[in-house]
Amino acid sequence: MFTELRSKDELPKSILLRFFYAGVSIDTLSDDIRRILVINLFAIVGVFFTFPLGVSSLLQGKTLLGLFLIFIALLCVVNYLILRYTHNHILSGGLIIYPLYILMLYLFYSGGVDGTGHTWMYCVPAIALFLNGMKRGLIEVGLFTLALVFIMFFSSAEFHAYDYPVSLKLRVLMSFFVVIFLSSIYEYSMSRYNEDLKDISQKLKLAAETDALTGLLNRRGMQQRLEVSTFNTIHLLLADVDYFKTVNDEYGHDVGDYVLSELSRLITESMPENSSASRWGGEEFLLAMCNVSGQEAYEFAEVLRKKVEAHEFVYAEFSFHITLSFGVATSADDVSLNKALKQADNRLYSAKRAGRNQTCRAEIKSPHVD
Ligand SMILES: Nc1nc2c(ncn2[C@@H]2O[C@H](COP(=O)(O)OP(=O)(O)OP(=O)(O)O)[C@@H](O)[C@H]2O)c(=O)[nH]1
Repeated sequence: MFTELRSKDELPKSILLRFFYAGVSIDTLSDDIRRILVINLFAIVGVFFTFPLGVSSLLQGKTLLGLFLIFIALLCVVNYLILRYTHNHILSGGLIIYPLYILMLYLFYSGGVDGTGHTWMYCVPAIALFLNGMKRGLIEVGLFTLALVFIMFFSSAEFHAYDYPVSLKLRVLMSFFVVIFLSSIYEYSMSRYNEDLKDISQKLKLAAETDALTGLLNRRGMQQRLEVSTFNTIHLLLADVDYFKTVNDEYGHDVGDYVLSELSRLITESMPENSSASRWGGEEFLLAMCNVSGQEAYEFAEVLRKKVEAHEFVYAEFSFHITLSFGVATSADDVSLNKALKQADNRLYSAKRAGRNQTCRAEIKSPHVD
């Protein structure tokens, strides 16, 4: 899912970044990477806070609290290593938040060092909402608050040894609600912002890969699809409208545009599964077919060619027919995509030279048609 930082980035700044981002490449920042950074920073801060506090608690004779804090410090270190080697921020988030709930409740219950335990719990809402999202985060923080209310008003916890007045307990609770509220607003706006960002980036990606006139993949979209294809054998059918210039010249550019859109519709409705169609250039279409034999790909080109030949194009007062020429080639283990594209182009040229409105699938030196 993520790529490691490259070795040429081994400068002091990059080493620091590698440390903070747990080794994840930050060439493109995503929500996952943001989470890794925050969890990692939390783990680092966690070690620096909980370890000294743990030692101090042990020295003050608060053995259970001290051991617990040191355990949390160790957990933060382990968490960093897990994040560093697996980049699994969901697991790491769980390792942070659940021990944190327990630690905070224990600090509250026991009063912590000199009754200061409750001062630490304000970090809980922000972390819970960040790690678990609004819905689950609010449910967990709600349960956490209920536990606080129970400890404060309905238990005989050590907390009561410090004799806090009811007004203080109520203010602790109210200020905790304020932190929950502010954290919720922040988390809500951040997640909305991230959703909008994802949405925009998907739309941009789609626009970058789609031809605006026909709605088919454009050249770049088709190239990307071909590059990531898992099929070993891909048949390439390169089609070009015959004498398209005369359509523009005789009927106008708008009619030319209509022909390209109508052609795309005819192509799209004919395409079988595991195939893609694209507008490769002006009046050129590249179709890619997988999971079929070379003969079947050739026959498909012929069916489509005859379908277009028989189709009546009607626009305003104009009514006319057009034809397509095809060059067909196959990319396989021993023929690269580029080579197959070149062959398809040469064969299309052969089909044109041989008189147009035909499909050429053989490498020829002199005009030859199937
Ligand atoms: N209307 C319209 N015309 C386009 C578009 N893209 C390219 N063309 C036109 O397509 C025509 C292609 O002409 P040529 O390359 O001479 O090819 P042709 O007339 O089809 O002739 P052959 O391919 O040799 O059969 C040019 O007139 C371009 O202006 C487009 O998006 N819309």
